[in-house]
Amino acid sequence: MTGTGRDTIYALSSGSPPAAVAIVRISGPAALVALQQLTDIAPALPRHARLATLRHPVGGEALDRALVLHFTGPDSATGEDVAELHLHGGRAVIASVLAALCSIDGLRPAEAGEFTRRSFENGRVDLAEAEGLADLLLAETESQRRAALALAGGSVSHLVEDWQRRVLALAADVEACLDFSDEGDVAEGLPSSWHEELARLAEEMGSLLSRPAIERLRDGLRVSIAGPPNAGKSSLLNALAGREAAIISDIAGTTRDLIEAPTAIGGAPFLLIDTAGLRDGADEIEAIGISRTRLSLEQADIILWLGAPCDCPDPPRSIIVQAKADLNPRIDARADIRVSAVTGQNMGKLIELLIARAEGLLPKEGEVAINARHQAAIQEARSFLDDTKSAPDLLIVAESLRLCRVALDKVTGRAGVEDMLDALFGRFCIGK
Ligand SMILES: Nc1nc2c(ncn2[C@@H]2O[C@H](COP(=O)(O)OP(=O)(O)OP(=O)(O)O)[C@@H](O)[C@H]2O)c(=O)[nH]1
Ligand SMILES: [K+]
Ligand SMILES: [Mg+2]
Repeated sequence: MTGTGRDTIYALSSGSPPAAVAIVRISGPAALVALQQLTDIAPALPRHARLATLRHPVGGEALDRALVLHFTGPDSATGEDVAELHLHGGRAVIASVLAALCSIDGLRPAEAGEFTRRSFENGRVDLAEAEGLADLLLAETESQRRAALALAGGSVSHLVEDWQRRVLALAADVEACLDFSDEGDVAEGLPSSWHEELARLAEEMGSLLSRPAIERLRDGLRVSIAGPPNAGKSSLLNALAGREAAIISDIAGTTRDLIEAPTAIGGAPFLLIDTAGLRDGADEIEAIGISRTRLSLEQADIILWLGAPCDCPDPPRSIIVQAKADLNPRIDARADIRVSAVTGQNMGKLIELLIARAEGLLPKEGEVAINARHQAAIQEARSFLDDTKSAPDLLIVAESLRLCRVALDKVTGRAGVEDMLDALFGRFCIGK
């Protein structure tokens, strides 16, 4: 048992009832006592599931027949003693068991993310891994799930720990030099291999920083569908999104606001954006819509351009689409693709083009992907490495390397992250 002297918390950790099974988790110093008070069977080995009748600890009334198991700290998810009750997943069953737990001394309902917060505080997961868990719970596409699982499994943490070790080794060399030199002169003492290793580290950090951030997987790639009025933009959005997200009509100027449809295509996340048709002489409201279209074009990762190829606002970012192919037999050689939202002609090819573009803009499968918070910390760490180059003496070099490690510590949560802990753990639901 871990005698942390803190509250024991409990919560429904599975999804909303009714369901076949509901899992209630209890974590803290009183978890095993609570389990003992609820069940009528002798304590068993940790990690061994048993069937038990759960009874109210005061009235003795039978509440459910449940599978129960426990884990002893620190070898548990939270690092504390943990008990799990696998109940029948009906609302009344869950409510009666939660009420019974509430009647036990030292137990209270958990707050959002509190189980994971305890894992972090007890060193079971570091901050980057906890962020990965948060992402995993919210993952909606295959690519999000993969990136979150890698982060939760320590992909970023391991990389950063490797850098930490190497920066520490460089610092040790500097310390050794300082011990042997009176002057602290940078020019003497440090071998070229030291400088090479420093350059290699800076380069490794730089190449990770140049890759797309994990948020792109969460927010989706922004695809603006633009062109003149009545080009068939809203029809194309609906065909790609697979639902009637935007109003379609034969009246030019139907769409005025931006219409966003988050859509997973080929396991990759896209934010499809329908826009007001671009034209001169629009009325006041449509003109506002058109200015929103222009803003959306600036922010787009990919533009599906349904206008004349020569009017395309940014060809490198664009896929030039000749729409309404069923009506228009004339093939424009400057278009990347001819499609019909009505007959479905070439829609599969358009999807392939989108997926191909996405590959260059999203973290790749198996690639270590970092989030914006990691980017900021690694950026800072690298700038301290750069500082060593212009450092006037070895004491400053040693200090820059120390600051570099402090910056890297932020990734795994060993330093300077107090302000973001509440924000992170608040992203979890109750029971996680
Ligand atoms: N035959 C055919 N008609 C289409 C196709 N795509 C769109 N249309 C028709 O073209 C008209 C305009 O389509 P919308 O999708 O509203 O065009 P839009 O570009 O969104 O128009 P605004 O929002 O007004 O700028 C509608 O009557 C659609 O039914 C297509 O692929 N084939
Ligand atoms: K229209
Ligand atoms: Mg429209």
